[in-house]
Amino acid sequence: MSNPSLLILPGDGIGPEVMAEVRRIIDWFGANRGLQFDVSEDLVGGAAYDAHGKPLSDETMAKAQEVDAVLLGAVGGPKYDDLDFSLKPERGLLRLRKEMDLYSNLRPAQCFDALADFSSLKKDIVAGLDIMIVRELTSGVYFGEPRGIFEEGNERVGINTQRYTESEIERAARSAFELAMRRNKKLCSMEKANVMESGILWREVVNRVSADYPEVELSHMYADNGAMQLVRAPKQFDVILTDNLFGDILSDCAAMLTGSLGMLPSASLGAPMANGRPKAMYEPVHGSAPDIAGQGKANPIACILSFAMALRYSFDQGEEADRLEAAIEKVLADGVRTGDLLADEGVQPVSTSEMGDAILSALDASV
Ligand SMILES: NC(=O)c1ccc[n+]([C@@H]2O[C@H](COP(=O)([O-])OP(=O)(O)OC[C@H]3O[C@@H](n4cnc5c(N)ncnc54)[C@H](O)[C@@H]3O)[C@@H](O)[C@H]2O)c1
Ligand SMILES: CC(C)[C@H](C(=O)O)[C@@H](O)C(=O)O
Ligand SMILES: [Mg+2]
Repeated sequence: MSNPSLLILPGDGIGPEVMAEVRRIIDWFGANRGLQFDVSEDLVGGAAYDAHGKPLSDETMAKAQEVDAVLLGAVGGPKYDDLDFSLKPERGLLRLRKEMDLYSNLRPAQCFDALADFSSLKKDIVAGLDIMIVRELTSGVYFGEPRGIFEEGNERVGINTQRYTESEIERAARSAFELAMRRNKKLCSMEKANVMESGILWREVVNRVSADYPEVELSHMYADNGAMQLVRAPKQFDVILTDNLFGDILSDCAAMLTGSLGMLPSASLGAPMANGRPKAMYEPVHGSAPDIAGQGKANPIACILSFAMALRYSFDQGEEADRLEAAIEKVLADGVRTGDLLADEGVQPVSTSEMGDAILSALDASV
């Protein structure tokens, strides 16, 4: 049987820096755990624009459709701010999500014990936190038509459309209920049914789907209250289900509960392929961090944890994913910190590759 295939798209800014550490981790699993992958690498975002004049070539898109999983670093940067909208780096990422039909975006927020003190919230509010945000990723206001900037009278109007079909809501809801069944069987759905028709439909469909999951305790919350509750008492949640735009915002909010945006991984999953594996792309939640790019300061943990999610959700290697997560936990417990995880300016942070070194040593010690 051939090895599972991985397409690596490092992207822009700190994307290539954090992905270099992931490649070392992948090699470690090959050398030490017999997990061999056929790895290929390609361009996305500004890097692809520089090479081909577009943020994702058709060839790269076709490759992404064929592999078992895509790992993406990050896209974007000030260099590309003035490009036409259709050529912006972010369009490359959105095309991958849309054309691979990755409708279920899993964004876990876990607070490692060693970082509980570091959160901007009080320790007892975040210690032990373990929540999962399921963000619908291929529809809603990100993709709804009509959209654009139009002339209207003597001024221009910018239009985006929030649009959800019942089946789009249903498939995202099912994936959230399935996850809740494997966790603590609690699901909170967030929308704004008080002001948006799409929110009313969302709530109705989620209620309907819940009949198939009687063991899951379902609640609904307006998304603005959800943002407040995430900061007030985040441990009340287990799985949160929400739409594309609210999910974007709520997951950045959840990131800070864990200490840093540099800690938060994600999995974007679609329907099963012929081999039974879901279509999948794994990426950190953070962006290309232009303010620290090229300085060896980036925290690679979000990207490495995204590979752990790939082990778990694409390759059925839950134990190896646990091993990798435990290695990261050990390194953090030992006090190894990149700059984003340091409140005290007197302490010397480690570089991106030194964090990689520490995680590899912890992996060595685990076998
Ligand atoms: N998935 C993606 O590729 C993605 C996600 C978000 C933003 N972006 C793009 O990235 C660019 C910058 O966006 P932004 O500044 O709003 O968000 P960002 O996530 O790039 O950065 C926000 C802040 O968090 C810090 N940060 C982020 N990741 C870090 C890490 N791994 N280690 C240490 N610090 C980290 C940055 O230094 C910055 O101060 C924009 O072009 C945006 O569109 C891309
Ligand atoms: C870069 C951008 C297109 C993206 C989004 O808005 O979905 C990012 O913020 C994310 O959270 O993955
Ligand atoms: Mg975002």
